[in-house]
Amino acid sequence: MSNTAGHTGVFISFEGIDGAGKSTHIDTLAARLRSAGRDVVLTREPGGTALAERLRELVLHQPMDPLTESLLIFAARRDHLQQVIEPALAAGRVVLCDRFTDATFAYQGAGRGFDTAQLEQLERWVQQGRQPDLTFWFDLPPEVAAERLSGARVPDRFEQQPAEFFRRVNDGYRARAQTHPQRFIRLDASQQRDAVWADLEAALTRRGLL
Ligand SMILES: Nc1ncnc2c1ncn2[C@@H]1O[C@H](COP(=O)(O)OP(=O)(O)O)[C@@H](O)[C@H]1O
Ligand SMILES: Cc1cn([C@H]2C[C@H](O)[C@@H](COP(=O)(O)OP(=O)(O)O)O2)c(=O)[nH]c1=O
Repeated sequence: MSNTAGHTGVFISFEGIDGAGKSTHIDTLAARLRSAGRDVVLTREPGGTALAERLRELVLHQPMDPLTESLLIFAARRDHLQQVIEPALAAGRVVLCDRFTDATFAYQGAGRGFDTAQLEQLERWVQQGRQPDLTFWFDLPPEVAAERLSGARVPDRFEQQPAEFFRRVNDGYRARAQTHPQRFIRLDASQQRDAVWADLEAALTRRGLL
């Protein structure tokens, strides 16, 4: 839907293992889009609403079985979609979301071994066909990410996992990129910041979004 400035809503998600460089580029992109006159909503998952942020705290810090974890993540996602994402898109805004459902397939599916077919059911049920228009996947070897993160912040339940876990997570992202090639853009996140940004910017320019 278009707003009074003639803009159509755009939903962009940012994916990749912890430390891949998502946060670094989301803020830059938000500033860039705003200076181009776009109305930008910055949000994240799990989270993005008061309820979903409470669920995030549980998921990130409380041990639980993979089904409980997946249900809580999708419950948070349902609230986030209803309260924030769908209204913003309907108003013609650009939604920049730090992680979305591809993270569930990568972390709970590939990382924790939860059944992908069940995740697909939850995805259909909760999202009713809604998918990001564009997904930037920051592809980075786990050992480089670990190096970048060392000493940078207190690790949460996922960040404490061994390198092998993040290798599976990254493989999970690769599989998602292969099943959703039309919206996935792989960025070589091992490059210098400026080069990663240049690739991101070029992809958006090609699609007429910058
Ligand atoms: N291209 C890069 N080269 C080197 N360091 C980077 C690069 N991009 C980000 N970093 C640094 O790596 C760390 C993790 O980046 P961050 O954007 O927080 O990752 P994420 O949000 O994906 O977890 C931060 O300290 C950040 O400054
Ligand atoms: C969205 C999502 C995130 N996660 C995990 C990945 C991250 O380790 C964690 C939080 O992500 P993140 O927002 O990257 O946290 P921060 O940058 O503040 O450390 O949640 C899942 O396991 N499943 C999901 O569906």
